[in-house]
Amino acid sequence: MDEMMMTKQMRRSALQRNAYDVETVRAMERPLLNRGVPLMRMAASAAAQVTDELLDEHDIDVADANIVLLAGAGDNGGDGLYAAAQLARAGAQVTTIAVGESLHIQGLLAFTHSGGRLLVLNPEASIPGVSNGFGAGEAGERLQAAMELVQHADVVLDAMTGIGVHGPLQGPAATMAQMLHPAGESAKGSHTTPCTNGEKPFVVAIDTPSGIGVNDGTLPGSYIPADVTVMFGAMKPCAMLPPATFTCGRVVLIDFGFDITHIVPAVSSIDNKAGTMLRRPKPTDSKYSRGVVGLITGSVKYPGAAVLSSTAANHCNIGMVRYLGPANAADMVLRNAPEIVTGKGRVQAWAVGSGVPTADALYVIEDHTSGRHSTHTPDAQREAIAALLNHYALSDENTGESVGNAGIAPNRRGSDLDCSNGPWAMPPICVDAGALDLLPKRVPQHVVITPHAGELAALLRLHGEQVDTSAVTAEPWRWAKRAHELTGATVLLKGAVTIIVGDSEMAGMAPQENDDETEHHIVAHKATTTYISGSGPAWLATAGAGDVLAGIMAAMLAQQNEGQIQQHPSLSATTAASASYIHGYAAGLASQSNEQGWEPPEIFGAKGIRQSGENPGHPIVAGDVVAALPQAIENLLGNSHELTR
Ligand SMILES: NC(=O)C1=CN([C@@H]2O[C@H](COP(=O)(O)OP(=O)(O)OC[C@H]3O[C@@H](n4cnc5c(N)ncnc54)[C@H](O)[C@@H]3O)[C@@H](O)[C@H]2O)[C@@H](O)CC1
Ligand SMILES: [K+]
Repeated sequence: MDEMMMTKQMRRSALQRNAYDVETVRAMERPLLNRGVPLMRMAASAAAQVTDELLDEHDIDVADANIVLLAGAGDNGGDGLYAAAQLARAGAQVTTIAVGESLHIQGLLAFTHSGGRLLVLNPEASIPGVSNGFGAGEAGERLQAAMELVQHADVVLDAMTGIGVHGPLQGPAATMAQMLHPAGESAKGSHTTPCTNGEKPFVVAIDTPSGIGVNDGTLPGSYIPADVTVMFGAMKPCAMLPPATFTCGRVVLIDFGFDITHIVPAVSSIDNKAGTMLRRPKPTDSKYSRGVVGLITGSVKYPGAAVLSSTAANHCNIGMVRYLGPANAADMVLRNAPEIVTGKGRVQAWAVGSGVPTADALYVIEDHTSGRHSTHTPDAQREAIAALLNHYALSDENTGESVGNAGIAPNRRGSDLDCSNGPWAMPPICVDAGALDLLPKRVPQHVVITPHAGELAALLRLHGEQVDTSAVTAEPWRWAKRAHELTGATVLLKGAVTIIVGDSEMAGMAPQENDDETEHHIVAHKATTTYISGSGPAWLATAGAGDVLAGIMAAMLAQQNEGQIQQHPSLSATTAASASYIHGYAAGLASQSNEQGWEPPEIFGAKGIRQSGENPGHPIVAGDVVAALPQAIENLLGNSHELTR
């Protein structure tokens, strides 16, 4: 491959993997705009082309198409007006519904010159060339007319708000969003089978679906889920983070040529980088040097979790698994995998807690079975886990002065970190399910916690946050970051799109004395790193899948070079994200499905990279994911650039 090709491919891959916050996107746009690059025209032309292709795919000739543009007052509306003008010139019937108080002037001129029609909804609007000012009665009639137009449209172009949105949609924009997408309809899937028979038009979002939290991936109010989002310049966090990512539909990214070198993304996907975290065995390796995993998982009540976590670790490219647990679970483990060793010994990574009841659950079990009031009986698994986790507890002293409330780990670049003993010398550990309430108050980043939303909410409550499961589901990134900040642990919040928050390479780089405030802020701001992983199909939502993930996690942690994870601030997050990716990827193989919780965007104009969810596949159980691990590892090791399934 020549160097130019390589660069092009690497750039595409970077654009498909990284999202940048709004402030960064605006900063990347600036030099291009200063040079007079016509970004808006480029954006609009691409959006029109994508719309044309969408119509074509559904056998609708653009000349026969009914198109409605919902246009806001900002530049997002400007993009929409130019795109609508292009579609009108191609023969489509296009009506612009203006939802704001004004419209982008040049865009409006282009649109009216191309023969498009205009309907203004806002009585306060002041738009040149249109009679302004009307009463409440007429406003109602206009809204009714807008509704009818939308209902009979083949395509709605949503250009009400883009990266300039603030808070929940207000006014006519909110009303239009509610009409198109009444509250309560689930975002994902509501447009998977779009129809043009008058019930529901296709929605093409311009830059972002209007109403979503562009920087944080939340859904603060009404919004319009899109079939296709034509995103400009670079992905924004909303294209990757749940729940907003589910509203974007297919994302087509227009590469404006932003200089993305040295720009720190807000969110990244691990994708094909996961393969690089797998350790290829060497001829000189022994079972010990390939990594040994220790597991304190499963319980008398849930012995199956012991089997799933241990077989998963066992199949995930390491030298040996040690299992510690009750006799009935250990028997089952050995029956399933005779090579697993029961009993203590040196390990390179741990997984604890999967299939271990929490303190609350123990209480309930005891109450239920005895029929009397009783306090919970101490459980041997929990005691063993608590004893192990105590070794990871950071005292104020080894947390370091620099930690403060910012959650920044101590400086590990200098000599001030002694890795020869204490929590920093402990092997990396995955803390799952029933072990989460045993987590010490503050731990190093090589402790990886793997809660689902409910478990994360419970953990946060132990740290004094008033938060429930639905709050975590509504703002998963915020709460994953908060849990990392409070505990110091690398946080993997499970979901169709899993969020991983850990230290970044810049964590602990205390600003020098001569640093100004801005630099100080940048260092603090970039102290964490966020990955998402959504490689799995929905079939993966099945009992025991979490136990399998814990086993894979421990195996991935165990096969990194010993001591590296403690030394390199961002390695825990990268390893954790890789484990999640492999978990989902194996589930895709097992179910023969190429559907994924999150897919990288298509790059506009790049051939042959269009993703598709054409193989829905079949149901699986957790053991099927374990069975698919060797094949997944072969594929990922062999081909860490272009993945195929
Ligand atoms: N900066 C540039 O040169 C480029 C910008 N582009 C487009 O410009 C967009 C950004 O434009 P703007 O900065 O003008 O911002 P937007 O057009 O995204 O949003 C601002 C408009 O939305 C309204 N608004 C904001 N919050 C609202 C709410 N909660 N409810 C109802 N209305 C609300 C504001 O009143 C304003 O009219 C991008 O998303 C992209 O589409 C592209 O044309 C590419 C180039
Ligand atoms: K939009």
